[in-house]
Amino acid sequence: MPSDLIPRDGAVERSPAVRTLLRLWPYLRPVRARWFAAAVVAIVASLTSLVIPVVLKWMVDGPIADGDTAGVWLGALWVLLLGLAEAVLFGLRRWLVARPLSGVEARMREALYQRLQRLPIAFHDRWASGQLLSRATTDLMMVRMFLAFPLTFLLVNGVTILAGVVVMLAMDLTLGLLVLIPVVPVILVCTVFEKRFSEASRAAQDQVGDVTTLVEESVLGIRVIKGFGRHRSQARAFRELTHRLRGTELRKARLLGAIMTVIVTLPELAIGACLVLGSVRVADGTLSAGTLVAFLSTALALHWPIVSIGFLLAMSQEAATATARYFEVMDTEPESGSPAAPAPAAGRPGAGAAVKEGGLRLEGVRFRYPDAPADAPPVLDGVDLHVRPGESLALVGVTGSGKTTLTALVPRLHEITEGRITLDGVDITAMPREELRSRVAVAFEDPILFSATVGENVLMGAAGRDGAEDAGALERALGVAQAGFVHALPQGVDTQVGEQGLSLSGGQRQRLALARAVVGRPDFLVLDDPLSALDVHTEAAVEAALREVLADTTALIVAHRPSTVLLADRVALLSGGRIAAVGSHHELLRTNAEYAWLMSGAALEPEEARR
Ligand SMILES: Nc1ncnc2c1ncn2[C@@H]1O[C@H](COP(=O)(O)OP(=O)(O)OP(=O)(O)O)[C@@H](O)[C@H]1O
Repeated sequence: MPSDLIPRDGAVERSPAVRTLLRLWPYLRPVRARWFAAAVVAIVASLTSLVIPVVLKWMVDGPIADGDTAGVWLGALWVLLLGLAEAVLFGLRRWLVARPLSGVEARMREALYQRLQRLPIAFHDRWASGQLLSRATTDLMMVRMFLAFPLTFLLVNGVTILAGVVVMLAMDLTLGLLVLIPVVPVILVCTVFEKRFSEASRAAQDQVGDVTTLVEESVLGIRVIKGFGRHRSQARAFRELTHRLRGTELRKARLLGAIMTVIVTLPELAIGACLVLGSVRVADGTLSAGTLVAFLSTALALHWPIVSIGFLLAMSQEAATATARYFEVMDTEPESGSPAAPAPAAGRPGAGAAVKEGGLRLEGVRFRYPDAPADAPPVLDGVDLHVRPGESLALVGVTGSGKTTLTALVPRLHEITEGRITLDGVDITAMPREELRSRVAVAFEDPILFSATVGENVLMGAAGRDGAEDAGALERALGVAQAGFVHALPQGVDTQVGEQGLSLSGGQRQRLALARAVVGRPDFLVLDDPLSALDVHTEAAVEAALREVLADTTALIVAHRPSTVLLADRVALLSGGRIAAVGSHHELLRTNAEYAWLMSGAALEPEEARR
């Protein structure tokens, strides 16, 4: 998803950088003592550098004018000691904040990860993964750097500049006022710069997200890219994105260059004017040479604190953008864990009252994807379906009829728009999500395995068990899913699979995903065509084992192949957003033309051929 399509969720209306950055306070709070201590140490270190010109003044007007060699050595020793003290104090500042601030970054990253886990599927459907990845990596790094440098040094430099100005005004009022002249134009330029740099910074960080998305997609889809020889067009697309990012970074550099020119040039001109005026006054005898040396040394000591303000403001602006991007995700409402009692709705059958019948029941279920166009019809439009306790019901329908969508509604991966779904008579919205998901197990057509061992992947479906119980459950689940092949893997069930481990075939992965679904002996099993990659014989063996081991489980199985349908107790046909027919496979073949057309391959099945 290109950055111009990043969901903005209303939270993104631009707020001033300072207000955005203030939102970091809850994360900084636990380490505030260390941070303030470090800031104080840095201020002391910076002020130490301002004492050096005072020593110089004393040396020029005293020992140097008097030809006192011992005094010159003493002055030089003081300058050396002050320089050393400054270096040690800056080192101490770094030591004080390094560990706590990496802790802040880690905590923010952890909070983001937790939030991502709790955000609804609809959120993940809308957001490109690269945009989320860049928030978890680059943006948080920028925030940490802001807390470590700009936040401290804007304070330190501010105090240093203020102290330096007071010292210079005290040394000589005229020269002090002369050196202050550039302050007004510099502030004006900074204000204009802030807005323009902020826009460029937002664009750059969003474009980093786009680049991350493209890299991720290319890595995941490398087989398709190679298979279709698309590497050149992918490289072109990547080049375009990186050029766009480069252009934005150059725009940032130009803006920063312009501000730096102003910030460096104006004070230099003012110092030059002070040098000329000061020299004339020394020649006139109205100013001591020592005062002029001290004044200019102080002005030069302030050079870096002033010049660095440009960088610090730029880094702060980038951090404000990063913070805003972070909170776009953090401000999104997560799924609530606790049940939301269903409001009884007029005209809804049985609404509000517990249904006595068991099993899985869908009543008047309507569903429209939140991001679907306003004029698009709902995917499901009044689905009524009852899967009796212990029954396995196959759900068939043409491609795109909404079968996957329907299966996702049962564990509340999406929220229904209207109607209700009950498990053993209890509305699923009246159950805590955790309980719902422990009662309903799901296996999807595209089986995802995590970078973990075979055993860990399967036992993900059996939260709360441990030890010997696990081993037994694992073996039983692998048996049901006909996944005995795992014992032939190099380390058996301890073999690493997923992205960082052994690559398995599609059918092998499907069987492990099925084992994961059944390992917790769920009351309800929702299978979205989970056997599509298996040969017919393995599929039959899996179904037979499923029937035997999970006799009490109520199962809803999306099926495409006649072989799968034949093994279910009953079949439901999903058509036009509704259940068009329910019955046995043979009944529907006889009575429903759409079903007969869908299952036309069934005529080739041996059993059908015999009829
Ligand atoms: N996240 C989404 N946002 C918007 N529309 C979606 C989303 N996911 C699916 N759809 C649309 O919903 C409709 C039903 O899709 P669904 O995946 O449920 O069909 P299906 O019957 O399972 O198809 P298949 O048999 O090909 O797996 C399709 O028109 C699809 O484009």
